[in-house]
Amino acid sequence: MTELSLRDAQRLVLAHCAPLSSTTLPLQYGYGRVLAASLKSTRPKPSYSQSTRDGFAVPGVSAAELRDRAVTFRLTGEIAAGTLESGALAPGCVMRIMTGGMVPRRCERVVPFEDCHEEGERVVIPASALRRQQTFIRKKGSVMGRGRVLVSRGTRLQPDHSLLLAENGYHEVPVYRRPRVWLLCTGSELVKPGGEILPGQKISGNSVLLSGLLEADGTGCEVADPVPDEAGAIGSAIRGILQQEPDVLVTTGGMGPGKFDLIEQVFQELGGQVLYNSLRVRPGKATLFGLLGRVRCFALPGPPPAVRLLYHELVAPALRSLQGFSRPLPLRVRAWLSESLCLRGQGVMNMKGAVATLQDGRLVVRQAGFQDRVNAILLFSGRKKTYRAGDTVSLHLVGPLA
Ligand SMILES: Nc1nc2c(c(=O)[nH]1)N[C@H]1C(S)=C(S)[C@@H](COP(=O)(O)OP(=O)(O)OC[C@H]3O[C@@H](n4cnc5c(N)ncnc54)[C@H](O)[C@@H]3O)O[C@H]1N2
Ligand code: MOO
Repeated sequence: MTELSLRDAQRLVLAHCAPLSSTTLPLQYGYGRVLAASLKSTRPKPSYSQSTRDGFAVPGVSAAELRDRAVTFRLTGEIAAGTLESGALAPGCVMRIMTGGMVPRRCERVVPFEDCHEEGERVVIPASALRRQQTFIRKKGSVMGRGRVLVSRGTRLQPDHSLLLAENGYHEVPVYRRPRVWLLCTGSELVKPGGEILPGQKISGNSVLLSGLLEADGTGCEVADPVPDEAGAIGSAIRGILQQEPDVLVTTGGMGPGKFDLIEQVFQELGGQVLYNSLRVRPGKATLFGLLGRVRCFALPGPPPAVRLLYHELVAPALRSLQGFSRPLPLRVRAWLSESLCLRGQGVMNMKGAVATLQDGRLVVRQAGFQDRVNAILLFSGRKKTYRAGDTVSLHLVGPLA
């Protein structure tokens, strides 16, 4: 099997991650979920002609009346927001109206309070206010007509979408099912977080790194206990997980060329179909993607830096695609390097965890140190070995800006 480029690996993964089935949720639980059907407007917006100011609803005025400096009207009623029927304006009469109130029939404009002079039942309005272009009326259907797409399929629902949908009478939304993800860390040296470690042992940091990333991405996961580098133990752990009917299985460790690196062997023994088993990227070359029945399996290598990069570049896009996102790959942008850096590998794509920030309105990036929160991945595919502060570079944004 040949080493795939990152791009080809992403294509292959996405080709095997069509959206899962859909379900219906109450609108208030839809936040963050991906819409499984485009939803259309069911009524004009606004649904009635409404006032955009607190003021007076005024009928048409003749050209003769407008020759005077001001026109005097009789106040005949009051329209609050929520008043359902207010009748029509009689000639020479106005009604008090609140912002959002339904304008009465024969109303041609609303004049804001501050422009009018009120004396008991009389309202005096300057002719200049009656000649204004601006009518302070938002006409029925002027924002949007009926039958227009409000939110399209593949959109991740945000509160603004929910507002729009609620205004159109939706109280339920069709959304894609979220994938069920299982995590299995392999390695005889591993101890669960919190456990005591002896020389030669390591805390299984990958489990908390990945479960945290999955939680942040809204998927969550089930974490199996770490298993030693023994084919029997790995096989039975995977069989146990398959009984839980996951959509995705992510393993870490055991992907190298060493004597104790058994994942690919076990995967084959379980009848798995390998789709790639090596990538032209550093770090992260030692990784596998395949299918165990209908379960998509990502076997990531052991070192946490490689795990993090492969998660963002391959696993997270797969999960977004399974949830129906129309654009599952990370956002690619260019930024200024704030510190120089050197690359080692040649002829492969070099990836580096990085921290992107906004400085004076510019996107600036530097390689992450071990204490940093990685929110970007620098991608280098050319021959150049040294990059200096001030060079522009390409990156994937994978988290909120620092
Ligand atoms: N002779 C060669 N040796 C290695 C090669 C090679 O081409 N020739 N490739 C290297 C590359 S690249 C990688 S990546 C690793 C592959 O490693 P494995 O996937 O087999 O992972 P392990 O050997 O089990 O562990 C590597 C490293 O990561 C630590 N680790 C493992 N699991 C966890 C965990 N859950 N949490 C935290 N840390 C973990 C492990 O203790 C090791 O330090 O092989 C290279 N070798
Ligand atoms: O596969 Mo390794 O992760 O290149 O570092």
